[in-house]
Amino acid sequence: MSRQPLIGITACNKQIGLHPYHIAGDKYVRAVALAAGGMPLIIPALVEAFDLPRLLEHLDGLLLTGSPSNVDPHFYQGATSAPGTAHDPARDAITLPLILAALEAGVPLLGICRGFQEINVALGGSLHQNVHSVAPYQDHREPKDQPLEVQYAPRHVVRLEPGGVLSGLGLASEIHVNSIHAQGVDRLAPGLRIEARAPDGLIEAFSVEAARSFAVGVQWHPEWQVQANPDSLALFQAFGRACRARAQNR
Ligand SMILES: N[C@@H](CCC(=O)NCCCC(=O)O)C(=O)O
Repeated sequence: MSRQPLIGITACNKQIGLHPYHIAGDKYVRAVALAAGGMPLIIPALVEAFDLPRLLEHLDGLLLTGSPSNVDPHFYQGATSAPGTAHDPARDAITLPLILAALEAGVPLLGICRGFQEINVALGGSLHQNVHSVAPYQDHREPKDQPLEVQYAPRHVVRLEPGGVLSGLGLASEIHVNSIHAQGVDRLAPGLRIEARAPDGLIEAFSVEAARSFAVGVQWHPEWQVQANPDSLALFQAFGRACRARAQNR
């Protein structure tokens, strides 16, 4: 009988009231369990608690979640953030080296939104800190004053690049995606292959060219109501297959 893959999910370090917490959004945990078929394991943003290669020996996959916080621009030699920008130094301290260690160990990887941006930064790329103020890009932010159903409604299409990992999943050449981000890829890191772009040209998905397993990042949120969206489900199922293959081979 095949072993259920153990899939690590990155956490944010967030202050709630007087106390800091390690938290991961419910939609990511559910998507790992229900769409990828994995056993979700939230990884605290506490790098000093882990020997990362040893942690990865126990994992069959790694999901890098989205977050309202931004990667600190000093990791990509960007300008200091505007005052009031949300950062999460504890999360940066674990996710950036964890991505490199996961690729080194051949652990399947799926990065979503902040997680997608983290893969680009970890591999040497840079980010636009406010996509909406950079021509020719549109505003990719969600309408924050609206209910979640409206915030996460499909907002634009992305065009898949032929011959890539995503188009290999049998998706249409254009798919509709939601859009919940202010930042975006500026300089694409070496070794990343563009998988999809928005109509304004912004890079919306990539894969890691030399990866030994599934290693994909998407700027949109396929975890949102994943079971109701065939494209999102196909992406999580492909990630789950790669995680199951690692679980069986270990
Ligand atoms: N802060 C970054 C990344 C945006 C992002 O990941 N949004 C998701 C927020 C909700 C969630 O936790 O899923 C940016 O603005 O580009």
